[in-house]
Amino acid sequence: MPAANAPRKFRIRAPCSSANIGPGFDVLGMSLSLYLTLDVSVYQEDATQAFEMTYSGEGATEVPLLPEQNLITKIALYVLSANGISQLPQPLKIHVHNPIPLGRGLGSSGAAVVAGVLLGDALGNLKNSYDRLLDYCLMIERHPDNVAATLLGGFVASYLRELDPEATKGVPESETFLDDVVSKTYPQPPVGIGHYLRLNWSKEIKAVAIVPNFEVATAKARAVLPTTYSRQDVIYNFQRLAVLTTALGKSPPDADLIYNAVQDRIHQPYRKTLIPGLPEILSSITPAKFDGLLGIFLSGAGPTILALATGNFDAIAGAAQKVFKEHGIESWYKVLEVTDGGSTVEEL
Ligand SMILES: Nc1ncnc2c1ncn2[C@@H]1O[C@H](COP(=O)(O)OP(=O)(O)O)[C@@H](O)[C@H]1O
Ligand SMILES: N[C@@H](CCOP(=O)(O)O)C(=O)O
Repeated sequence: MPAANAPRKFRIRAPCSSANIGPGFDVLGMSLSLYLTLDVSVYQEDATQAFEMTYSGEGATEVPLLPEQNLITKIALYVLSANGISQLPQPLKIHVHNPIPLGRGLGSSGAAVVAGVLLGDALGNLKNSYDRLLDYCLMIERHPDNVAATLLGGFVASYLRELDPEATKGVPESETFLDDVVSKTYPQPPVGIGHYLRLNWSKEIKAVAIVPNFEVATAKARAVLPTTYSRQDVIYNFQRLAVLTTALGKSPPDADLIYNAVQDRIHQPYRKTLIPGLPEILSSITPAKFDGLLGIFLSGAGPTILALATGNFDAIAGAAQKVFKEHGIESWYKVLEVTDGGSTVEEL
């Protein structure tokens, strides 16, 4: 039994994600086995500092650690404010460990958003359902693919409900939503914004993430996309997307079906301007040349490349790294699993 004055301690884990999976722009996402972790201690009394945040891993030199500046605590403050609580409980200590590289297309911001929403929920003892937590996440990151996969876990398809303009009156744009969070009072988010379905994932399929040493901010990679598309291109993606949602759950996986189903005309062709080597990587690494390869595409908004494969991981990753190197870009790679579960809060 913990002593009467023992701090409440809990741990939040949020997996990274890869969104789009080829043709599923803003629709598909999967959670991958690299976890943002928050170790949280809420003290009853006698802590030397009212608030202390420490941070290790990716972003350690750049991420701000003040509660009104840090993305995770800003989001927790938003969730608390929407529930009538104006500040973080004090004294409070948070250690963040982040192995997810920032701005690389592996959903570091989605993981931070989910972790922040779970932090606010846990600190306020709000006990929201996961469906309701998703509503909070979607007020901040308004494409559902990353946050749905990170929160719920697995291979997830999602869409946003068209919102009644009345229900969103006075709700700021996502970019400005968290500005001045400490001095604002937020309304509760509309109920049921995000809708999702967890799809089957064939366990023998692994995800090889090849991560180049440069960042592409998601906002910048969205800004290069056109505002309208031809009927031909939309149909091209719909056809592949429909097949892909089931093809990735079939065992044994059909390489020819999957390779063709991950082709895309909605986002990758436009993002090649931001990612040197992308066209060569996508066209030269094929199942005909690499046994075990099922599909290869941009992870999220890039610049990470994701290869789905049942084996031959080092050779596949090496071929992509070689192309990056020819463009003067160093890279690293990691073989990841699609996780069964999503984000968790564990009382310690
Ligand atoms: N653990 C974190 N703590 C604080 N901020 C974070 C964290 N992870 C990501 N971010 C913020 O999100 C930005 C990256 O988001 P984004 O451009 O969407 O790329 P990604 O593909 O990694 O999600 C970072 O530059 C940083 O501002
Ligand atoms: N559908 C979004 C996904 C962005 O993912 P991220 O991991 O790059 O933040 C997009 O393609 O813009």
